Amino acid sequence: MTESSVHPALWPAPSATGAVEATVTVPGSKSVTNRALVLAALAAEPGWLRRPLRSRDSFLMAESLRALGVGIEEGVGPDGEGETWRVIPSGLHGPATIDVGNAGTVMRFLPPVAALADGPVRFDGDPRSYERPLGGVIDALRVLGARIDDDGRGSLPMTVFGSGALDGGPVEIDASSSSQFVSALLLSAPRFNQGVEVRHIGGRLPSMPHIRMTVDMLRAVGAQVDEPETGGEPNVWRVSPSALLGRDLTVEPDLSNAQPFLAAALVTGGRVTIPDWPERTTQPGDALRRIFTEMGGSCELTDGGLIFTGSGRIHGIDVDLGEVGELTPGIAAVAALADSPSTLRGVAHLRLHETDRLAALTKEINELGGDVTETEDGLRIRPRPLHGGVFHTYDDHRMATAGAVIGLAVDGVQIENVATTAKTLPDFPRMWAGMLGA
Ligand SMILES: O=C(O)C1=C[C@@H](OP(=O)(O)O)[C@@H](O)[C@H](O)C1
Ligand SMILES: C=C(OP(=O)(O)O)C(=O)O
Repeated sequence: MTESSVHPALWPAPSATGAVEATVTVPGSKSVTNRALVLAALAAEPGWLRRPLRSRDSFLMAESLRALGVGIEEGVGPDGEGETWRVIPSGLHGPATIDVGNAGTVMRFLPPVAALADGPVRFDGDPRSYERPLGGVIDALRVLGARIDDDGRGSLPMTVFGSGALDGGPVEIDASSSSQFVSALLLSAPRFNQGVEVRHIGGRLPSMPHIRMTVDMLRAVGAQVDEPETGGEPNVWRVSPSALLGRDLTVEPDLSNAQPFLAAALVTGGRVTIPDWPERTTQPGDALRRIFTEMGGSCELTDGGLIFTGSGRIHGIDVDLGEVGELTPGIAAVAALADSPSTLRGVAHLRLHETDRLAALTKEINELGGDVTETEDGLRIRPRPLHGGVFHTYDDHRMATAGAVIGLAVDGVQIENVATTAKTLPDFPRMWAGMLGA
């Protein structure tokens, strides 16, 4: 019996037969789409989202907002071009039930929205969502005036008893386990009676570009935000109460989901073009231009997009990924194929992502013959010749795409549950085959 007949959910990761040459159009950013949905739902007038990400995480966000009474209509844009969502804000109503799946953005960004609804809102999700940190958001909302029943767990499942309004005001929060705590409070704050002043008081705050994205997107819909990077106090963000504008926003491609395709150019010594790569962006995936260049590639930002070219050599890297943690699985995959060791640092909080990513990467790469060790805050990767085998994904989209990158260079890698890429990139297997010219 072959392995794949024992495990019907195994996807044979295609190996590359030569240098990849492809143009890959990447769907919209998860982080931008889900912020835009929340802001549009809280606005004083309807808005449009063009080229939104259509994936499990964004559908969960849209369904949750619909459950609260927000209108979200799928269709073509005002000029008849492309996929567009029209968001029609309304009063936010409970009782409602919200399924967060395993979406950090849904489980963190929506409790403050639910506190503004006029009835109870029950939050539940995948088993893993019970383990992901949420206590900071729950405690902060209580300080700001919300009533929440979490049975003392500090995590899901829970019920937010919305009373139609929230006082807001100053609050201290330890967001060292997830930047999404800060983003969550800021996104809804224009609708709090007193706005909010969020003061981060814990250890290092991860994923700063994602907080910048929150601030930029709030400002783009008319909110007034004071923050550390434009002269404010360190670790303090203030949002004033105000009405939000409905906007016509085109969502940028998801640069973190561009990662496996760029990695393919690096691993095969090929060339991949990603159209519509933004010239300026808050997405952490933009750091790939620097990181993958240091690992052996070169890139050029042109009118046609980002052209990334591999040299045929892959170098190890010593890098702090605290700002761009979601890039870690893809970087680890490339590092396992490099010509020298790598140290990935600053990402202890990845133990609380979709899965414990440090443990998962260590185990799966080592089971293919690799030599990865976990450190206190990251991974040490010593490249070794790898062999085929099953690469488990632990319901983590980025584990699946990381395994596919290794599979390009190693025969016989089989990805268990590649369908988990549906969290942010449902079409991944077809896009991967298309890139390889299959
Ligand atoms: O706000 C966001 O859109 C995100 C913030 C980051 O979360 P953490 O700060 O929890 O790592 C990132 O890893 C996640 O993929 C998306
Ligand atoms: C950490 C991630 O997702 P989430 O939004 O669920 O936190 C991720 O996409 O890498």
